[in-house]
Amino acid sequence: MLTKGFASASRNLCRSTSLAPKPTAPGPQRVGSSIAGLSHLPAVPSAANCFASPVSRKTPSPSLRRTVTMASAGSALDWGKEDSRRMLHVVYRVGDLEKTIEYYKKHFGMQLLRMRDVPEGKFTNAFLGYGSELEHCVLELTYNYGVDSYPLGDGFGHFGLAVNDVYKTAESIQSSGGQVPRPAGPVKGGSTIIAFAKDPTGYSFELIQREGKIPEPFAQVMLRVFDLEKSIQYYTQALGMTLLRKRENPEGRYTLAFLGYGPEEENTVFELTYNWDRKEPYNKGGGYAQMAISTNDVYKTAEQIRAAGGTLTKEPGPASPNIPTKICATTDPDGWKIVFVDNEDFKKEF
Ligand SMILES: C[C@@H](O)C(=O)SC[C@H](NC(=O)CC[C@H](N)C(=O)O)C(=O)NCC(=O)O
Ligand SMILES: [Zn+2]
Repeated sequence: MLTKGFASASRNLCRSTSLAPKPTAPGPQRVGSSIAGLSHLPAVPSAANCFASPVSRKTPSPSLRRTVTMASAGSALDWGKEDSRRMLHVVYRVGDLEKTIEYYKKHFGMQLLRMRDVPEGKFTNAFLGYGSELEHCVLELTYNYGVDSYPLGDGFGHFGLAVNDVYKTAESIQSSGGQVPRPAGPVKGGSTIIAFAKDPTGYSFELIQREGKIPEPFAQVMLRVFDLEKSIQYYTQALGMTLLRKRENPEGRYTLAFLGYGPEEENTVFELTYNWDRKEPYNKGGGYAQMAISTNDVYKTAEQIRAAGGTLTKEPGPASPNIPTKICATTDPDGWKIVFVDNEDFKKEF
């Protein structure tokens, strides 16, 4: 059951400036170590009215479709380019499910899409986002009975939400009781307008300014990685993603790599962050769990992961004896989990 809690289309309330991707300069690399206008303004403005409405997603740009049709059948490594892949949902654990649901509806303009209680597993899931799960990547919150907090570690970065006016959104969140520890303004060393909000469990939500229509407000999942080149290799070769852009920030001494299955403006993407001076692997904490990605064939997807030298943490097949949905699962070089879900089986959940 959809709850209203969602504003109508936002309108472009201010100009956005986006980071011009910097040319790939040779920043220090690890060597040998393995490496959202409102069609109407509310009687009472709220942050929820700063987020784009669920707009029908644009079909993949012709160039992307052409690339997909031109991909050869080829080896196992080419399967990802022929497959029908998109980010389905990101899974993470929260300490107070009701409080978090209300927070996301009020401050982030999300809709509660569905809930699932699993008493035998002693947990409840809630799915929130900006439109149907058949068109949008959504957030799958997990509440484990009796667990009210989680160590978030230093490896998880943030969830990114695209909005037309970061200043207005941040102000609305703050004035209605939300937390905005990093106020709106240009990113340090860049020009994109951002802000950071915090949710009740402590997860960071980056507000990212974008101009015009926002077909996918859930813009990114930022994870920190220890060896960027090794991660890029894995996300492209084993997971079949496209490296959309890289950005060096010499002032902050970090490099970002954006990877996904379609243009950033229309798809949720991974933002992998490489801190040049990091000396040890990150602590992944106990909050963030995994990203689920669609596939037409978990067996061929598993083969691609193997062919790229990746590891399978769950062999392809039914999720469990009493859950027929076919999945396979893997971890990236830092141990971040990814699960692939059969497209047809996924649609049967609705
Ligand atoms: C492009 C946008 O989506 C970003 O997330 S860039 C934000 C920027 N990132 C970093 O500084 C990454 C390196 C950092 N050491 C880390 O590990 O998080 C950021 O957070 N800037 C802070 C600011 O106040 O501008
Ligand atoms: Zn980000």
